[in-house]
Amino acid sequence: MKNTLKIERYTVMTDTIEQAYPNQSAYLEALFPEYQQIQQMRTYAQDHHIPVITPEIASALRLIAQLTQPKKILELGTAIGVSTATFAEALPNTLIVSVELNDQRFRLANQFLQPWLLKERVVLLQEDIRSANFWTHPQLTEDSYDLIFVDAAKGQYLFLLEKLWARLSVGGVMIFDDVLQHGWVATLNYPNHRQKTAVMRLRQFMRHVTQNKNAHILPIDDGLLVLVKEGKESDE
Ligand SMILES: C[S@@+](CC[C@H](N)C(=O)[O-])C[C@H]1O[C@@H](n2cnc3c(N)ncnc32)[C@H](O)[C@@H]1O
Repeated sequence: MKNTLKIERYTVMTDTIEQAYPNQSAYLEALFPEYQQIQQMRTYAQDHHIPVITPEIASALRLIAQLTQPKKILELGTAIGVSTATFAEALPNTLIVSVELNDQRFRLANQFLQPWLLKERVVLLQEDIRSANFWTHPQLTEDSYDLIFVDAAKGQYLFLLEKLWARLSVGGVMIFDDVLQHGWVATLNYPNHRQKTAVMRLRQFMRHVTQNKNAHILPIDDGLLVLVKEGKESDE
């Protein structure tokens, strides 16, 4: 018999203990359900082919966020706001500044993230992170961040690291998503020549961070790289 319990904002399904699931992900999604608003955003993203973090990456981000308790987060690559909402739900007192270039995605993020925008917990900026304007934006030049999540412009990761390291507070973490790009960064089996530049840049980036930073890899999905800024380091 199916029974539903309300625990805080989560809905927990108490199915029989013998229930089988088609795979491990389905079992884990039932056991650790995401907030309803985030599930709706995921469904929209899936239906409209918008790339967003997987539930597995979301789980890792929640863990890092709750362990490090950042007061301010900078996110590059909002899309429609799945990762932004993931951080916002994990950290009820944190300010999140998130940047997106695409007009339509920026507008959708504004709609989906309304509950957090109204509480002034989330600030959305429509900017091109490759343009000089972005780097003189008051939100960036006046602030430092305790957690920076980079999920845009994969070919620019080394450039973004160099630009943003000084904006990361000591003890803070900088996280890069998709650093292994479907395994192509390891195998070089990218399907066509178009991906070669991005893959080779990611290789340079991975070599740089493993030699120069306190770097950790979580080989989940396409690879989540976590850099911890130590006290003795100078800003790049
Ligand atoms: C993988 S998606 C982000 C997904 C989002 N973090 C999530 O998991 O919900 C990458 C996003 O970065 C944005 N993007 C790519 N290049 C950009 C740039 N130069 N400036 C700002 N945003 C950019 C894309 O439009 C896209 O929506």
